[in-house]
Amino acid sequence: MRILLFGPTGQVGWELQRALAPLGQLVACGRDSVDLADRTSLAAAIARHQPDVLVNAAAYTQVDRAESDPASAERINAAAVGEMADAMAARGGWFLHYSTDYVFDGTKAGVYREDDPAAPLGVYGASKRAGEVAAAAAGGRHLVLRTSWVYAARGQNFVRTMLRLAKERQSLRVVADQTGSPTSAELIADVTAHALKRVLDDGTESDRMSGLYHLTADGHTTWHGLASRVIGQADNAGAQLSCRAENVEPIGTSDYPTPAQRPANSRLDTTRLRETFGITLPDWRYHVDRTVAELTEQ
Ligand SMILES: NC(=O)C1=CN([C@@H]2O[C@H](COP(=O)(O)OP(=O)(O)OC[C@H]3O[C@@H](n4cnc5c(N)ncnc54)[C@H](OP(=O)(O)O)[C@@H]3O)[C@@H](O)[C@H]2O)C=CC1
Ligand SMILES: Cc1cn([C@H]2C[C@H](O)[C@@H](COP(=O)(O)OP(=O)(O)O[C@H]3O[C@@H](C)C(=O)[C@@H](O)[C@H]3O)O2)c(=O)[nH]c1=O
Ligand SMILES: [Mg+2]
Repeated sequence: MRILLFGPTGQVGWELQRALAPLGQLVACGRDSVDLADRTSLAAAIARHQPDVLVNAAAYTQVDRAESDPASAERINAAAVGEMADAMAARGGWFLHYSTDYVFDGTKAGVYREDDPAAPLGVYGASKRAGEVAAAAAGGRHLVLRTSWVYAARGQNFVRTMLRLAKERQSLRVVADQTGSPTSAELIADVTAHALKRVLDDGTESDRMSGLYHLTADGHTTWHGLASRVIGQADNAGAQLSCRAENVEPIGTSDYPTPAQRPANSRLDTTRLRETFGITLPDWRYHVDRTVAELTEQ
Protein backbone atom coordinates (compact mmCIF):
# COMPACT_ATOMS: atom_id res chain seq x y z
CA MET A 1 0.00 0.00 0.00
CA ARG A 2 1.64 3.22 -1.18
CA ILE A 3 0.44 6.39 0.59
CA LEU A 4 1.47 9.81 -0.70
CA LEU A 5 1.15 12.78 1.67
CA PHE A 6 1.13 16.44 0.60
CA GLY A 7 1.70 19.20 3.17
CA PRO A 8 3.87 17.31 5.71
CA THR A 9 5.14 20.55 7.25
CA GLY A 10 1.65 21.82 8.14
CA GLN A 11 -0.15 21.29 11.43
CA VAL A 12 -2.25 18.35 10.23
CA GLY A 13 0.40 17.03 7.83
CA TRP A 14 2.98 16.84 10.59
CA GLU A 15 0.70 14.68 12.75
CA LEU A 16 -0.26 12.56 9.73
CA GLN A 17 3.34 11.51 9.23
CA ARG A 18 3.13 9.71 12.58
CA ALA A 19 -0.46 8.47 12.26
CA LEU A 20 -0.29 7.14 8.68
CA ALA A 21 3.11 5.42 8.86
CA PRO A 22 1.73 2.11 10.23
CA LEU A 23 -0.80 1.80 7.37
CA GLY A 24 1.59 1.43 4.44
CA GLN A 25 4.63 2.74 2.67
CA LEU A 26 4.34 6.46 3.35
CA VAL A 27 6.03 9.05 1.13
CA ALA A 28 5.76 12.70 2.20
CA CYS A 29 6.16 15.37 -0.50
CA GLY A 30 6.87 18.83 0.86
CA ARG A 31 7.12 22.05 -1.12
CA ASP A 32 10.72 21.16 -2.03
CA SER A 33 9.47 18.26 -4.17
CA VAL A 34 5.98 19.41 -5.22
CA ASP A 35 4.64 22.91 -5.81
CA LEU A 36 0.87 22.74 -5.91
CA ALA A 37 0.76 26.11 -7.64
CA ASP A 38 2.29 24.34 -10.64
CA ARG A 39 0.06 21.83 -12.42
CA THR A 40 3.02 20.05 -14.06
CA SER A 41 4.84 19.63 -10.76
CA LEU A 42 1.71 18.11 -9.17
CA ALA A 43 1.11 15.67 -12.05
CA ALA A 44 4.80 14.65 -11.97
CA ALA A 45 4.70 13.90 -8.23
CA ILE A 46 1.71 11.58 -8.65
CA ALA A 47 3.25 9.91 -11.72
CA ARG A 48 6.53 9.40 -9.87
CA HIS A 49 5.09 7.85 -6.69
CA GLN A 50 2.11 5.93 -8.17
CA PRO A 51 0.11 6.15 -4.92
CA ASP A 52 -2.75 3.84 -3.91
CA VAL A 53 -3.85 6.56 -1.47
CA LEU A 54 -3.27 10.31 -1.72
CA VAL A 55 -3.71 12.37 1.46
CA ASN A 56 -3.74 16.12 0.85
CA ALA A 57 -2.98 18.15 3.98
CA ALA A 58 -1.59 21.08 1.99
CA ALA A 59 -3.68 24.22 1.59
CA TYR A 60 -3.65 27.99 1.33
CA THR A 61 -4.78 28.72 4.92
CA GLN A 62 -4.19 32.48 5.33
CA VAL A 63 -7.79 33.62 5.63
CA ASP A 64 -7.19 37.38 5.51
CA ARG A 65 -4.40 37.28 2.93
CA ALA A 66 -6.63 35.27 0.58
CA GLU A 67 -8.90 38.31 0.21
CA SER A 68 -6.17 40.13 -1.72
CA ASP A 69 -4.67 37.00 -3.34
CA PRO A 70 -7.71 35.06 -4.61
CA ALA A 71 -5.85 33.50 -7.55
CA SER A 72 -3.39 31.68 -5.26
CA ALA A 73 -6.12 30.49 -2.90
CA GLU A 74 -8.20 29.23 -5.83
CA ARG A 75 -5.22 27.47 -7.44
CA ILE A 76 -4.06 25.64 -4.26
CA ASN A 77 -7.44 24.99 -2.60
CA ALA A 78 -9.58 24.24 -5.66
CA ALA A 79 -7.81 23.65 -9.00
CA ALA A 80 -4.98 21.55 -7.54
CA VAL A 81 -7.50 19.55 -5.49
CA GLY A 82 -9.50 18.79 -8.64
CA GLU A 83 -6.34 17.57 -10.36
CA MET A 84 -5.48 15.33 -7.39
CA ALA A 85 -9.01 13.90 -7.27
CA ASP A 86 -9.05 13.26 -11.04
CA ALA A 87 -5.67 11.53 -10.89
CA MET A 88 -6.72 9.28 -8.00
CA ALA A 89 -10.07 8.46 -9.64
CA ALA A 90 -8.16 7.40 -12.78
CA ARG A 91 -5.88 5.23 -10.60
CA GLY A 92 -8.83 3.71 -8.70
CA GLY A 93 -7.30 4.79 -5.39
CA TRP A 94 -8.54 6.74 -2.38
CA PHE A 95 -8.25 10.52 -2.16
CA LEU A 96 -8.32 12.01 1.35
CA HIS A 97 -8.70 15.76 1.77
CA TYR A 98 -9.68 18.41 4.34
CA SER A 99 -12.11 21.29 4.29
CA THR A 100 -13.34 23.95 6.64
CA ASP A 101 -16.25 25.33 8.67
CA TYR A 102 -15.67 28.61 6.78
CA VAL A 103 -17.70 27.18 3.84
CA PHE A 104 -20.77 28.24 5.90
CA ASP A 105 -22.07 31.77 6.42
CA GLY A 106 -22.88 31.10 10.09
CA THR A 107 -26.51 32.21 9.99
CA LYS A 108 -27.99 28.80 10.92
CA ALA A 109 -29.33 28.65 14.48
CA GLY A 110 -28.12 25.10 15.23
CA VAL A 111 -25.30 22.79 14.19
CA TYR A 112 -24.46 22.42 10.49
CA ARG A 113 -24.90 19.06 8.75
CA GLU A 114 -22.84 17.95 5.76
CA ASP A 115 -25.68 18.61 3.33
CA ASP A 116 -26.56 22.10 4.58
CA PRO A 117 -26.02 24.65 1.80
CA ALA A 118 -22.56 26.19 1.73
CA ALA A 119 -22.40 29.99 1.49
CA PRO A 120 -18.83 31.11 2.16
CA LEU A 121 -18.28 34.68 3.39
CA GLY A 122 -14.72 35.03 2.09
CA VAL A 123 -12.22 33.98 -0.55
CA TYR A 124 -10.63 31.24 1.57
CA GLY A 125 -14.01 29.62 2.32
CA ALA A 126 -15.10 29.90 -1.31
CA SER A 127 -11.87 28.32 -2.56
CA LYS A 128 -12.22 25.47 -0.04
CA ARG A 129 -15.85 24.91 -1.11
CA ALA A 130 -14.72 24.70 -4.74
CA GLY A 131 -12.17 22.08 -3.63
CA GLU A 132 -14.92 20.01 -1.97
CA VAL A 133 -17.00 20.13 -5.12
CA ALA A 134 -14.02 19.15 -7.30
CA ALA A 135 -13.13 16.23 -5.00
CA ALA A 136 -16.65 14.80 -5.37
CA ALA A 137 -17.00 15.62 -9.08
CA ALA A 138 -13.99 13.45 -9.99
CA GLY A 139 -16.21 10.46 -9.25
CA GLY A 140 -13.54 8.42 -7.46
CA ARG A 141 -13.36 7.10 -3.91
CA HIS A 142 -12.74 9.97 -1.52
CA LEU A 143 -13.05 11.15 2.05
CA VAL A 144 -13.33 14.90 2.57
CA LEU A 145 -13.10 15.74 6.25
CA ARG A 146 -14.48 19.17 7.14
CA THR A 147 -12.89 20.42 10.33
CA SER A 148 -12.54 23.73 12.23
CA TRP A 149 -10.32 25.97 14.36
CA VAL A 150 -7.24 23.72 14.03
CA TYR A 151 -4.36 24.10 16.47
CA ALA A 152 -1.25 22.16 17.50
CA ALA A 153 1.85 22.67 19.61
CA ARG A 154 3.68 23.68 16.43
CA GLY A 155 2.76 25.75 13.39
CA GLN A 156 0.65 28.88 13.09
CA ASN A 157 -2.54 28.84 15.11
CA PHE A 158 -4.75 30.85 17.48
CA VAL A 159 -3.70 28.91 20.62
CA ARG A 160 -0.04 29.75 20.11
CA THR A 161 -0.90 33.35 19.18
CA MET A 162 -2.83 33.78 22.45
CA LEU A 163 0.07 32.40 24.54
CA ARG A 164 2.51 34.72 22.79
CA LEU A 165 0.29 37.79 23.24
CA ALA A 166 -0.39 36.90 26.90
CA LYS A 167 3.35 37.11 27.55
CA GLU A 168 3.62 40.51 25.82
CA ARG A 169 0.48 42.34 26.98
CA GLN A 170 -1.48 42.87 30.22
CA SER A 171 -4.84 42.48 28.54
CA LEU A 172 -6.27 41.01 25.36
CA ARG A 173 -9.42 41.75 23.37
CA VAL A 174 -10.99 38.70 21.73
CA VAL A 175 -14.23 38.26 19.81
CA ALA A 176 -16.97 36.54 21.81
CA ASP A 177 -19.65 36.35 19.12
CA GLN A 178 -18.10 33.71 16.81
CA THR A 179 -18.83 30.14 17.92
CA GLY A 180 -17.10 26.95 16.80
CA SER A 181 -15.17 23.85 17.87
CA PRO A 182 -11.40 24.04 18.40
CA THR A 183 -9.93 20.82 16.99
CA SER A 184 -6.38 19.54 17.44
CA ALA A 185 -4.26 18.42 14.50
CA GLU A 186 -3.48 15.29 16.51
CA LEU A 187 -7.17 14.33 16.71
CA ILE A 188 -7.64 15.00 12.98
CA ALA A 189 -4.66 12.79 12.10
CA ASP A 190 -5.74 9.96 14.39
CA VAL A 191 -9.30 9.98 13.02
CA THR A 192 -7.95 10.12 9.46
CA ALA A 193 -5.81 7.02 10.08
CA HIS A 194 -8.73 5.20 11.68
CA ALA A 195 -11.06 6.01 8.78
CA LEU A 196 -8.44 5.10 6.17
CA LYS A 197 -7.73 1.76 7.84
CA ARG A 198 -11.44 1.07 7.88
CA VAL A 199 -12.02 1.77 4.17
CA LEU A 200 -8.92 -0.20 3.17
CA ASP A 201 -9.90 -3.20 5.34
CA ASP A 202 -13.45 -3.20 3.92
CA GLY A 203 -12.33 -3.37 0.27
CA THR A 204 -15.08 -2.66 -2.27
CA GLU A 205 -17.64 -2.70 0.58
CA SER A 206 -16.17 0.64 1.61
CA ASP A 207 -17.26 2.45 -1.57
CA ARG A 208 -20.46 3.48 0.22
CA MET A 209 -18.33 5.31 2.82
CA SER A 210 -16.95 7.64 0.16
CA GLY A 211 -18.00 11.27 0.76
CA LEU A 212 -18.00 14.30 3.00
CA TYR A 213 -17.76 14.14 6.81
CA HIS A 214 -17.67 16.69 9.61
CA LEU A 215 -14.76 16.10 12.00
CA THR A 216 -14.37 18.36 15.03
CA ALA A 217 -13.86 17.91 18.75
CA ASP A 218 -17.06 17.67 20.82
CA GLY A 219 -18.73 20.76 22.29
CA HIS A 220 -18.14 24.34 21.25
CA THR A 221 -16.96 27.72 22.45
CA THR A 222 -16.12 31.20 21.15
CA TRP A 223 -12.68 32.55 20.26
CA HIS A 224 -12.91 34.43 23.58
CA GLY A 225 -13.77 31.19 25.39
CA LEU A 226 -10.81 29.44 23.78
CA ALA A 227 -8.39 32.29 24.63
CA SER A 228 -9.60 32.31 28.25
CA ARG A 229 -9.15 28.55 28.54
CA VAL A 230 -5.65 28.64 27.07
CA ILE A 231 -4.46 31.50 29.26
CA GLY A 232 -6.12 30.07 32.39
CA GLN A 233 -4.46 26.68 31.88
CA ALA A 234 -1.07 28.24 31.16
CA ASP A 235 -1.35 30.38 34.29
CA ASN A 236 -2.21 27.30 36.41
CA ALA A 237 0.85 25.55 34.97
CA GLY A 238 3.07 28.40 36.19
CA ALA A 239 3.77 30.13 32.85
CA GLN A 240 5.12 33.68 33.17
CA LEU A 241 2.25 35.70 31.71
CA SER A 242 1.52 39.43 31.69
CA CYS A 243 -2.17 38.76 30.97
CA ARG A 244 -4.38 36.65 33.27
CA ALA A 245 -7.55 34.88 32.07
CA GLU A 246 -9.76 37.53 33.74
CA ASN A 247 -8.04 40.20 31.63
CA VAL A 248 -9.18 38.66 28.35
CA GLU A 249 -11.88 41.12 27.35
CA PRO A 250 -14.87 39.83 25.32
CA ILE A 251 -15.51 42.03 22.29
CA GLY A 252 -17.81 41.95 19.28
CA THR A 253 -16.77 41.10 15.73
CA SER A 254 -17.30 44.75 14.75
CA ASP A 255 -14.67 45.76 17.35
CA TYR A 256 -12.02 43.61 15.61
CA PRO A 257 -12.12 44.46 11.91
CA THR A 258 -10.41 41.99 9.56
CA PRO A 259 -10.17 41.81 5.75
CA ALA A 260 -12.15 38.53 5.66
CA GLN A 261 -15.55 38.11 7.25
CA ARG A 262 -15.86 34.98 9.46
CA PRO A 263 -19.02 32.95 10.29
CA ALA A 264 -20.73 33.79 13.59
CA ASN A 265 -21.74 30.15 14.06
CA SER A 266 -19.80 27.27 12.54
CA ARG A 267 -20.66 24.39 14.84
CA LEU A 268 -20.55 21.15 12.81
CA ASP A 269 -22.74 18.08 13.42
CA THR A 270 -20.38 15.07 13.55
CA THR A 271 -23.06 12.34 13.68
CA ARG A 272 -22.26 11.00 10.22
CA LEU A 273 -18.56 10.48 11.02
CA ARG A 274 -19.21 8.97 14.47
CA GLU A 275 -21.84 6.54 13.20
CA THR A 276 -20.06 5.49 9.98
CA PHE A 277 -16.67 4.87 11.56
CA GLY A 278 -17.63 4.10 15.19
CA ILE A 279 -15.57 6.98 16.54
CA THR A 280 -15.93 8.82 19.85
CA LEU A 281 -14.81 12.46 19.77
CA PRO A 282 -13.34 14.07 22.90
CA ASP A 283 -14.52 17.40 24.34
CA TRP A 284 -12.57 20.34 22.82
CA ARG A 285 -10.94 21.13 26.18
CA TYR A 286 -9.18 17.75 26.30
CA HIS A 287 -6.59 18.43 23.60
CA VAL A 288 -6.46 22.18 24.29
CA ASP A 289 -5.33 21.47 27.85
CA ARG A 290 -2.77 18.89 26.70
CA THR A 291 -1.40 21.25 24.07
CA VAL A 292 -1.08 24.13 26.57
CA ALA A 293 0.68 21.75 28.99
CA GLU A 294 3.13 20.78 26.26
CA LEU A 295 3.75 24.41 25.29
CA THR A 296 4.28 25.62 28.86
CA GLU A 297 6.74 22.81 29.67
CA GLN A 298 9.07 23.97 26.88
N1 LIG B 1 -5.82 25.77 10.20
C1 LIG B 1 -7.12 25.71 10.47
O1 LIG B 1 -7.61 26.33 11.40
C2 LIG B 1 -8.02 24.85 9.65
C3 LIG B 1 -7.55 24.11 8.57
N2 LIG B 1 -8.42 23.37 7.81
C4 LIG B 1 -7.92 22.62 6.66
O2 LIG B 1 -7.12 21.56 7.16
C5 LIG B 1 -6.04 21.28 6.25
C6 LIG B 1 -4.71 21.34 6.96
O3 LIG B 1 -4.53 22.66 7.49
P1 LIG B 1 -3.28 23.05 8.41
O4 LIG B 1 -2.55 21.83 8.81
O5 LIG B 1 -3.77 24.00 9.44
O6 LIG B 1 -2.40 23.88 7.35
P2 LIG B 1 -1.04 24.69 7.59
O7 LIG B 1 -1.29 26.09 7.20
O8 LIG B 1 -0.49 24.38 8.94
O9 LIG B 1 -0.06 23.99 6.52
C7 LIG B 1 -0.27 24.16 5.14
C8 LIG B 1 0.58 23.17 4.39
O10 LIG B 1 0.35 23.37 3.00
C9 LIG B 1 1.61 23.47 2.35
N3 LIG B 1 1.50 24.25 1.13
C10 LIG B 1 0.91 25.45 0.97
N4 LIG B 1 1.05 25.89 -0.30
C11 LIG B 1 1.73 24.92 -0.96
C12 LIG B 1 2.19 24.78 -2.31
N5 LIG B 1 2.00 25.73 -3.23
N6 LIG B 1 2.87 23.65 -2.65
C13 LIG B 1 3.08 22.69 -1.73
N7 LIG B 1 2.69 22.76 -0.44
C14 LIG B 1 2.02 23.87 -0.06
C15 LIG B 1 2.50 24.12 3.38
O11 LIG B 1 3.86 23.98 3.04
P3 LIG B 1 4.98 25.00 3.64
O12 LIG B 1 5.19 24.59 5.08
O13 LIG B 1 6.15 24.75 2.78
O14 LIG B 1 4.40 26.37 3.51
C16 LIG B 1 2.09 23.34 4.62
O15 LIG B 1 2.70 22.08 4.64
C17 LIG B 1 -6.21 22.30 5.10
O16 LIG B 1 -6.98 21.71 4.08
C18 LIG B 1 -7.03 23.42 5.74
O17 LIG B 1 -7.78 24.16 4.78
C19 LIG B 1 -9.76 23.28 8.08
C20 LIG B 1 -10.28 23.96 9.14
C21 LIG B 1 -9.45 24.78 10.03
C1 LIG C 1 -5.34 37.56 17.26
C2 LIG C 1 -6.75 37.91 17.60
C3 LIG C 1 -7.81 37.42 16.82
N1 LIG C 1 -9.09 37.76 17.14
C4 LIG C 1 -10.20 37.21 16.33
C5 LIG C 1 -10.11 37.39 14.83
C6 LIG C 1 -10.98 36.26 14.32
O1 LIG C 1 -12.34 36.65 14.33
C7 LIG C 1 -10.76 35.16 15.35
C8 LIG C 1 -9.81 34.06 14.90
O2 LIG C 1 -8.62 34.66 14.44
P1 LIG C 1 -7.51 33.94 13.56
O3 LIG C 1 -7.17 34.84 12.45
O4 LIG C 1 -6.44 33.46 14.45
O5 LIG C 1 -8.21 32.64 13.03
P2 LIG C 1 -8.60 32.27 11.52
O6 LIG C 1 -7.43 32.44 10.65
O7 LIG C 1 -9.88 32.90 11.14
O8 LIG C 1 -8.85 30.71 11.75
C9 LIG C 1 -9.44 29.96 10.74
O9 LIG C 1 -8.40 29.42 9.93
C10 LIG C 1 -8.87 28.74 8.80
C11 LIG C 1 -7.66 28.16 8.07
C12 LIG C 1 -9.97 27.79 9.06
O10 LIG C 1 -10.24 26.90 8.26
C13 LIG C 1 -10.94 28.08 10.19
O11 LIG C 1 -11.53 26.90 10.71
C14 LIG C 1 -10.30 28.86 11.32
O12 LIG C 1 -9.50 28.05 12.16
O13 LIG C 1 -10.24 35.82 16.52
C15 LIG C 1 -9.39 38.57 18.23
O14 LIG C 1 -10.57 38.87 18.52
N2 LIG C 1 -8.36 39.04 19.02
C16 LIG C 1 -7.04 38.76 18.73
O15 LIG C 1 -6.12 39.25 19.45
MG1 LIG D 1 -5.36 32.69 10.44
